[in-house]
Order: sequence, then structure tokens, then C-alpha cells
Amino acid sequence: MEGDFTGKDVYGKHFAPKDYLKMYYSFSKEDGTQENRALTFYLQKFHKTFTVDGVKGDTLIDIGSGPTIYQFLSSCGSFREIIATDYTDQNREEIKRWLKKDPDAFDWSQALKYVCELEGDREKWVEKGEKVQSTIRRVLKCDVTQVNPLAPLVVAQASCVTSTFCLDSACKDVTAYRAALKNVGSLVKPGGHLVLLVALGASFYMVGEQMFFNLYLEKETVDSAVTEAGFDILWSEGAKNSYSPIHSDCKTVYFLVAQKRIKV
Ligand SMILES: Cc1nn(C[C@](C)(O)C(=O)N2CCN(c3cccc4cnccc34)CC2)cc1-c1ccccc1
Repeated sequence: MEGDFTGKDVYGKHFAPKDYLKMYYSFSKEDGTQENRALTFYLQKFHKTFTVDGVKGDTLIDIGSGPTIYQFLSSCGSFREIIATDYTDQNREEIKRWLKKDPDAFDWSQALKYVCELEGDREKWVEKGEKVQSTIRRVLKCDVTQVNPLAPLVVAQASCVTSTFCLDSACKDVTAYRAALKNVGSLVKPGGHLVLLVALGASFYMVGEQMFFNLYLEKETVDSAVTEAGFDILWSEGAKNSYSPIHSDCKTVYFLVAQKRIKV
């Protein structure tokens, strides 16, 4: 079920955040059975990165946030300011809905409770949500195909840049992927961190009835692109894909933490 590259215009016209959130971020099935194993893997690795290993700093920029906020649940206590970004208006609007506690916003309470349990007190989930809402200070447009992904804004380099499932969906080939990684890497200050979540071995994914292109990547391609962009990989971990084969042909979800080399 491979498809042609679904460029920027397709996302703007056809990407339905609410279908996507329901399909990929519902915490458990209607009958409360199987937990969303993909999401709990991401939450565990963000917990290890920010809460256990202590990656922290002044500003964190998340590139290609999509309509989600799960990626901030552990980092919100480690940075003074978080900047969320996305290419499409509808994804930025969905994030703003949650930030404003709009009743139509997606319900992240199960993910909030899960992260609070990892941190030792599941009952603190309301405070955790408010901490995320107060730490995300800006929601900006980004385009990873631009040398400055936040153009026309010029933003000071950040202590940490995170990006989940963005570059593999936004880039049509490995050359574009390497270039985009350099663009995103330029937003990290020397000695700062880059955190990536990548779908390996995925050529498509579905959102509702719409099929989206995904760049087929292997671990070695990602690792070499990160190194070439000026980063040392500190650690990485893959997990077997648990998405339904109807939704995607993804083989592995891959979590990577790297540190920007300091030029001497
Ligand atoms: C799960 C999952 N979530 N997602 C992220 C998703 C829905 O694709 C998204 O919201 N994105 C990334 C692309 N993005 C962009 C598209 C065009 C141009 C962009 C220029 N700059 C920045 C971003 C641009 C806009 C935000 C992908 C998966 C997934 C992947 C493989 C297999 C299975 C699931």
C-alpha cells in the first residue's frame, strides 16, 4: 500500500486531527482492555529522558507537534518555556484548544495519569495538565524544509529540540530528510539535546480514510543523519510496532536522544 509523497498541501487540505487523535492516541479500547502500547512506550522514554536522566534547560522547541501534547508531559517540569510548532493550521488549533481547556479538546487524562504514575503519584494528573498548559508559551508555524524552520521568526537556539513522527512524514526522500535534520538541528544550542521519535520501516499511515506517505527509513539511516547533522547519539531504543497493519506498515518505533557537539 505504498503511495506517492503527500506534500504540504495535502496535509493542509486533508489531515483531520480528531480522526488522527482517536486512531493513534486513544489510551485504551472502548472496553478498557489492551493499553495503547505505542503511546506508553513513548511516555516511558520521555520520562527516562527528562525525569530520570535529567535533560533540562531554559527553552524546549518541539518541531512538528501535530495535534498532540503527550510529548510534553515529562519535559514540562524540566524547562522554563516550551514552544510547540506545526506546519498545519488545524494541528496548531487543536493544541490551542487543549491549552485553553476547550471542552471540545482531546481528552489526555489517561496519558496524564500514566505519566504521574511513572513519577510516583497518579493523583497529581490535574496539576500536571496545568503545568503543561502554563509551560507551553507559544504555538508557532514551522516548516522543516526551510533552513530556518520557524521563519520568518528568528528564535534563540534552544536547550532541547524534540520532534515526534515529523521528519519521516514531511520529507520525500533521504536527501530531504538529511537536510531537514540539519535545519532542525540548527535550532539546538551547542551542548543541547535533540530527541527524536521515528517510525522505521513505514511507507504509509492512515488517518481516517486518507492515506499519508511516510519515508521508509532504517535505523542506520537515521543514526547517520543525526551524526552528520553534528550530534552524538547518547542512547536509542526501538520497540516493535503495535499499530494495526491496516493503519500503517510501520515495523519499529524508534526513540533517540543525541547531544549537539561543541565546536572547539
Ligand atoms: C503516529 C504518527 N504521527 N505522525 C505525525 C503526523 C500525523 O504525520 C503529523 O501530524 N505531522 C508530521 C508531518 N507534518 C508535516 C507535513 C508536511 C510538511 C511539514 C513541514 N514541516 C513540519 C511538519 C510537516 C505535520 C505534522 C505520523 C505518524 C506515523 C508515521 C508512520 C507510521 C505510523 C504513524
